[in-house]
Amino acid sequence: MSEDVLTITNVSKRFGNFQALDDVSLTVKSGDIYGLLGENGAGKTTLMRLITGLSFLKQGKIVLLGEQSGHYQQALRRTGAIIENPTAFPELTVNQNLKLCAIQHGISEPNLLADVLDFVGLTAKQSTKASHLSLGQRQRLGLALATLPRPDFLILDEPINGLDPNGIIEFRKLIKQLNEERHTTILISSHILSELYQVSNRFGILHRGRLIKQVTKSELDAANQSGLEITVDQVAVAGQVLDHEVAGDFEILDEHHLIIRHSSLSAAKINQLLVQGGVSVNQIVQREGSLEEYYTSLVAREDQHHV
Ligand SMILES: Nc1ncnc2c1ncn2[C@@H]1O[C@H](COP(=O)(O)OP(=O)(O)OP(=O)(O)O)[C@@H](O)[C@H]1O
Repeated sequence: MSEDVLTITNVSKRFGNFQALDDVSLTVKSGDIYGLLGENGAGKTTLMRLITGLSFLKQGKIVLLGEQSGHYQQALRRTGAIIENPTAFPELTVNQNLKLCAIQHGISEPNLLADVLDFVGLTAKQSTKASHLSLGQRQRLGLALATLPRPDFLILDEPINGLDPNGIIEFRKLIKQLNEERHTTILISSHILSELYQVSNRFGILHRGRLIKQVTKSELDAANQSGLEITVDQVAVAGQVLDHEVAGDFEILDEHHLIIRHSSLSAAKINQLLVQGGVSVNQIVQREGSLEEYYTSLVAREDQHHV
């Protein structure tokens, strides 16, 4: 079950002088709901367009369901995608859109259409034109069209955008159901970590075109605790001082940052011990441990590296 569904290796993409993706590598494994997180303009859609061949890959390598991009044979047939806007024909009804999709994919079982309508909760709207659906209903129709051919892999670009709170809860349920009951592997993007957290088991964080972190949900849970985040010049030396002096847990985050999760010592005392140990302390910040705080601190650290 841990076969790789998607492997992206050293992918970069430029639009003129603008570097939209910079050396991105990530792996989606069979059974994952992989959450791709990034603020507006981070490069999520660009990456999804490259994966599905909507945009031409010049730098790097993408392997989708065992086939290399540029040479897809079965891979796209086994992949459903909603990128940017769900692709229904506005003047056709829900049912007509599904029938057309069934014809395009050579699906002949009529039950499947009724099943998928029921699954996305659009049975009552089957005779409504797509252009007369609400935003949330259009998202559901998009999901119905993407899942009708029973794809092994589903790519959803910001599917939760514009949904009301109930719509979000129901959409999440559908995504989990697809994953758990139909064993569909899913790549889903959002700019809100707390939304992805509810559904995803693994996360990739894109920031300004770079993948700055890949974490599993349990790693995220472990990292997402409150603590004192300390910025230093020499993290290894700081680690030795803390090992020696502090009764508590700390974790080295990267070459300049570490976080102390539990300690009986005050920030001032820790600062003093580090300075006495020859470490230059640039900043000590109390982190509160929310998902957004985790994301903000990760992005802030990345921005400090690339000033
Ligand atoms: N065809 C294009 N020509 C020029 N620049 C582009 C093109 N497509 C995307 N970009 C730029 O690449 C960057 C990444 O865009 P992308 O749509 O991938 O971001 P995103 O992470 O999906 O953002 P959002 O959450 O706003 O949808 C943006 O700065 C965007 O302006």
